[in-house]
Amino acid sequence: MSPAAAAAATSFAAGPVAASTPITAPSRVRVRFPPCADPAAPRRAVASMAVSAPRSAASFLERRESERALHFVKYQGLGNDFIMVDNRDSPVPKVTPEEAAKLCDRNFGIGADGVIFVMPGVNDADYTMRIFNSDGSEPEMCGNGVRCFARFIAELENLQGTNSFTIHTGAGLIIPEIQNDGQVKVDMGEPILSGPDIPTKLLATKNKAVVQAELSVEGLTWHVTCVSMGNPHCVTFGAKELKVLQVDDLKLSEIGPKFEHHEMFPARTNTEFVQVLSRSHLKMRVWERGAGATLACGTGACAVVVAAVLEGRAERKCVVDLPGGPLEIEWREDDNHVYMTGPAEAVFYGSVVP
Ligand SMILES: N[C@@H](CCC[C@H](N)C(=O)O)C(=O)O
Repeated sequence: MSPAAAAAATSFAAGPVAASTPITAPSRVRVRFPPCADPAAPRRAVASMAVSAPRSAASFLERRESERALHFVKYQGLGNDFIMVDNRDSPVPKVTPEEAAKLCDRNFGIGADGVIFVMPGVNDADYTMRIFNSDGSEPEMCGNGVRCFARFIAELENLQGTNSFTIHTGAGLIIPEIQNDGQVKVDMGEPILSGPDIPTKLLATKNKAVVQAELSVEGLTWHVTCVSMGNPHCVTFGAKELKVLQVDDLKLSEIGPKFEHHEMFPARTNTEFVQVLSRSHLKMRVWERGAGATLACGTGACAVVVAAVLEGRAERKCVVDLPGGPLEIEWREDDNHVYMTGPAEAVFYGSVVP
């Protein structure tokens, strides 16, 4: 450890994770900095619940002190954060939806937007991804989660450089590719535009798609375009009564649930509120089904670009600014697939008895 890192390393009484009764019963958490080639680069702390910190997340996961302990690695993609579980030895998730909701609690648990399981592949896919939202519900897909999933596999399998995997999800086959710079580019497949398949009860307005349909929420008539990226999204660029939608001014926690539970969305919905900065630059905030306001939503950013193209507001290739940072999204004309590129990284690892 460098002198600067050593000076920055601190020990403090264990926080929320320890409060969830870790089996190794550490009384302290050590915050340490991983080795870094460039000493001038900003350094990110790695908190380990183990008293003597292992050298890597993979070696930590190999330590099976107890049958009951759940070993996890916390990842984030633009601040959309997940508890990643190595579930490669079983097709049954190691925690129940109820346990997942407890683990995701930011005061009484580890704190996360969801729990993601790396499982054995089916239908010739390399792996299967399952995810529980922070309320315990199970969505079909997660864009930021799949980038974290790819980086977690690389860590588990000790892979370096560029790598690509096929991942079976509730939204079909998803193919992430880790690039040389560490970013992950994901083939997110084709958007689904037919109302009943999204699902929404809103009627089609353009061919079979629900584009700029009117939806009444909180006394305003919103114009919404509905897109499924395997999971349902309702995208709005504004309401009839609003001159311009300023996404920073929205009271998301008040209006978000009204969209999520609207009768027009039988499976509930994720909702994206969008401002067009230019034809290739969009800004959005999201209210996620089962997770509330998050700092980023990968499937949401994909849905936003598809909706913007359908509404004639943007080009097929855009940068989408989310509260947690930007994503590059392209809806290709030749194969009709949506491609998403962005970061994902491990932030800390630990163990807990769920
Ligand atoms: N944050 C995710 C989406 C996670 C699932 C979503 N909450 C749902 O229920 O559909 C993403 O990055 O796509």
